[in-house]
Amino acid sequence: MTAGDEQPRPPVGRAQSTVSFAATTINHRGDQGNRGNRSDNEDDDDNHSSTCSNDDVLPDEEEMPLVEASRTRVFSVSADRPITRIPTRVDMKTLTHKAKRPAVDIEFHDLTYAVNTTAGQRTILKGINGFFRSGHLTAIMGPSGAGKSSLMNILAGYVRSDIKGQILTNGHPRNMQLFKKLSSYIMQEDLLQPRLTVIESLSYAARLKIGRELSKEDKDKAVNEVLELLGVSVCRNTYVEKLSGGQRKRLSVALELVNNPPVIFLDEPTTGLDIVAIKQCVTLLVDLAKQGRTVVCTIHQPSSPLFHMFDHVYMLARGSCIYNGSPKQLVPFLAQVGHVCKPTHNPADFVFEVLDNDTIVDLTREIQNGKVILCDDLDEMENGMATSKLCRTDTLITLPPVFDDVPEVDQNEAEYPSSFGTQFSILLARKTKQFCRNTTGLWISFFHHTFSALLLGSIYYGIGSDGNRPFENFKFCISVIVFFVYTHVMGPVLTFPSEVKLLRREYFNHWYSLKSYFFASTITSLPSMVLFGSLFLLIVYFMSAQPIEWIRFSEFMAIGLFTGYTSEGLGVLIGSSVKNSTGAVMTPALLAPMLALAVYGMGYGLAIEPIMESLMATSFLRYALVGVCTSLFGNGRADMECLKEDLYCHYKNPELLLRDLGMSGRSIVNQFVGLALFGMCFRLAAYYIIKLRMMNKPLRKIPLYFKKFLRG
Ligand SMILES: Nc1ncnc2c1ncn2[C@@H]1O[C@H](COP(=O)(O)OP(=O)(O)OP(=O)(O)O)[C@@H](O)[C@H]1O
Repeated sequence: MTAGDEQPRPPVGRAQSTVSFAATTINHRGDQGNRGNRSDNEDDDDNHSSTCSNDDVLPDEEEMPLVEASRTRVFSVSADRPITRIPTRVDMKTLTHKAKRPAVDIEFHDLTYAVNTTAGQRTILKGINGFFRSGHLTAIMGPSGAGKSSLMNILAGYVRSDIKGQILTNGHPRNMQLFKKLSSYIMQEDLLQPRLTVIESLSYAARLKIGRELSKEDKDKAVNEVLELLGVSVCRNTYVEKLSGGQRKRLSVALELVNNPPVIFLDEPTTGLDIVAIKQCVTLLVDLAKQGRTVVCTIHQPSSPLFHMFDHVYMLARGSCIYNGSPKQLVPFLAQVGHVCKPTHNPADFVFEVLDNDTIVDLTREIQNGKVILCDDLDEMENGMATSKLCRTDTLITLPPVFDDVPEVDQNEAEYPSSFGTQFSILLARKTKQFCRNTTGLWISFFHHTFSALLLGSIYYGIGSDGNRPFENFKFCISVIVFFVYTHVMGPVLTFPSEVKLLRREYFNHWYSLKSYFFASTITSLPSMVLFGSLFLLIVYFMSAQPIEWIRFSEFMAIGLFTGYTSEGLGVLIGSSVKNSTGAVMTPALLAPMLALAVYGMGYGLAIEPIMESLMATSFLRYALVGVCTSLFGNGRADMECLKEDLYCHYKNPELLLRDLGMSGRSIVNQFVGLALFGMCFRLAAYYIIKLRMMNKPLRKIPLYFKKFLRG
């Protein structure tokens, strides 16, 4: 059975639930109480959220009952009443203008993840169990290679194949489509739009992620609240590329927080941050969890004070669970299996120091591979003596399904928060703004086109009407094509791989559809391509003294621009498939044979073999070259001038030149159609490759997917 076809757990007996749950309720309150006290005492001045008094932001009237509800209902035995939104604590700055979301508990049973490697099958997670509760900050810890990221990826839905076991949300089998709407995954790398300011980034995120659920005014208010909550309002007008590491991390969290997700996953959020920024980051996560969210992060060996900030610690070693419970219970638990941690020692370090094969087996057995949760006992804690208390996950309360309170909606409508048209227009505006702000890139493009045009114009100056120089004319046509191909293919090859990473974060977090992204990205580059491309073509056309005929000039321009568009499609295809270092090598290697095929038959056009004709048709450069040559020499062009009268002027008749190039009688419309088809195919292929990558499907299996597609 895979995680996709998870079966509901057998119903838990109510009497059993009630008895065991009483302990959990007390414990939960104890946790909250402790955390509340700790925040009050420990938080720094720069801790923007926890230090705020009750008066800072009060929840709106409508929310007051829910605040109460959070104290009594999150773990109440009454599973009948649905939790309709994330409960809000009143002792911290909070979100008042937010989308309504339910609280979500996540549990997993006998979770196994095995992958095929060259050395055979490898089991990365070995039948682990766990329960990550709303209102708690959970840290997944473990030595390198223990399986932390794998577990996080599986729980977030990023990895969905090769999994066995059950993943439940609020006690019910996880519905992936709905879960994606309720969860956000903040990846280790802060992938942000560099040329937007902080406020712009958040506004675009709010418009994409909230949709029509809130009015524009409420979205603006929500954005401002998130800015305040995360302490990034001081840099609201700073460009993202200028932010510090800590600010970037907070912005990454802020972007995912605008639509108030009840579940937040963070992969190593403290990596690369200094000690102050780490403290701020974890404090922020504590605060987010306090508001009722389920916050799960992976972390590498935190300091002792930091370790104790977590509500729940889940430790892995070699794919098995070795600890599952509160930080305070770790030391007594280790002592129970014969490892006594001195009071001066950081328990988070100690546990990994004592890990050997036998210890891993002992700890896994004691914690029953995660079936047991060690909680702090409130009464004992109040006397200053923590003792371990075993709470089994199979006795925990089953909360209502997460979507009980959501009205039935059309599945297509429900797919994304905003419609295709809205997504497209927002993405187009966002891309265009960033594109226009890249002034260095625009100037470079302007100089590149102008300088290349002047150079080409000088080399082929005045050759356009000279019948004595047919091969110069042909070389001119090749130069124009080569210019357009390399100019437009290399940009996406080098930039698209990093764009795909960024897209992965936003697409996975359900901001928009791939289609709207693709349309917007295709259209954004068009204006500059047309503007600079036309400038280039205008200069070379007149400097090389091509015929002053409006139709020829238009066809020449159009073929040049179409070549640019198709080449860009090829660049996008390569950029979406491989890394930019691979693309930089692969692109010229691909273009060289295409160019060879495009010019094949030069001088013996009438004798081109049929097999070669077919091969030449597979090179889009052939269509481009035939198009340019036909626009300049075809369509009944009059005889050219023969300036050197002493030479035999064989190619005075342009039709003869076309004949010897193998291009006689070609329709220019066909060349446009050929180029357009190649352009579309490149882009479609790029779209499907990106889609496979977004779904984490390996590209090496493309032939298999293709076979499946053909079989229908
Ligand atoms: N798709 C895969 N194919 C093969 N091996 C994999 C795959 N995914 C993960 N692994 C292996 O599984 C082990 C656990 O990986 P994972 O990234 O989950 O560990 P981790 O605890 O997050 O490590 P780190 O702290 O170093 O990031 C590693 O040895 C990794 O090489």
